[in-house]
Amino acid sequence: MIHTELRGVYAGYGGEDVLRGIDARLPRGGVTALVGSNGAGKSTLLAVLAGTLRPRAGEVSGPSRPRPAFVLQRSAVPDTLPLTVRDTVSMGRWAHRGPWRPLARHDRTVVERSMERVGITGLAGRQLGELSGGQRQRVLIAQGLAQEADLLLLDEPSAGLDREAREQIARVLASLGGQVTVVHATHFSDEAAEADHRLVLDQGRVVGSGSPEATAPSAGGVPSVR
Ligand SMILES: Nc1ncnc2c1ncn2[C@@H]1O[C@H](COP(=O)(O)OP(=O)(O)OP(=O)(O)O)[C@@H](O)[C@H]1O
Repeated sequence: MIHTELRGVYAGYGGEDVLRGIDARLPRGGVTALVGSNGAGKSTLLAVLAGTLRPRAGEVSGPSRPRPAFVLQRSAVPDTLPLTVRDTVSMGRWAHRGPWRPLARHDRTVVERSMERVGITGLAGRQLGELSGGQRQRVLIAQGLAQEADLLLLDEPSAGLDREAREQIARVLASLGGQVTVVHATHFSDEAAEADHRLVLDQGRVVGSGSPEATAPSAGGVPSVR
């Protein structure tokens, strides 16, 4: 089953195309890794999927309801923000409830479930600034899950993390498959290998698509990933 299909998508900034004729299908309930060298267009494609960048041409079919959840990068969240883990995840409910409004019982259940799914329940009362980078990134993934979108988008969630934290993030993403459709941009081949599906971009075009094995660099000429 396909969640979203892109056909002949062109998009960019200030009249310059970055994406140049993207054809792609994202499997529903699967984890898709977007790979490709710097500037290949991964973040731009995520912006198109998020609906924040309108394609100049082409079609994106099957947009999710409610709107997709775009997971923040942990570097976007200042260390000094006086928020607990639970507060941060609760902010994911704002899309439904409005900012700073009291949460209803259902919202609180969703928040607790989202924390459980990424293994941070034990950290719920901790301040965000006290956490390791990997823990903080998992909090932000839980915030995305709390939005209850059926499409979760992540731009390099493991950037700057050590191998162990990266493996943990990869395991969390893999565990979400089946429940939510996940698309994440990554530069790490181990993270991409954990995905169900890989989309390889080069200069705004898809140059490989399929299972991680079929699109691995050794399987035939696609750009290598770090
Ligand atoms: N907001 C913007 N305004 C103008 N140009 C942009 C903007 N965002 C990205 N670009 C340009 O679009 C091209 C593709 O960038 P994009 O960030 O999509 O690539 P990427 O594959 O995510 O790269 P990286 O791996 O370095 O994050 C680059 O040439 C970049 O300079």
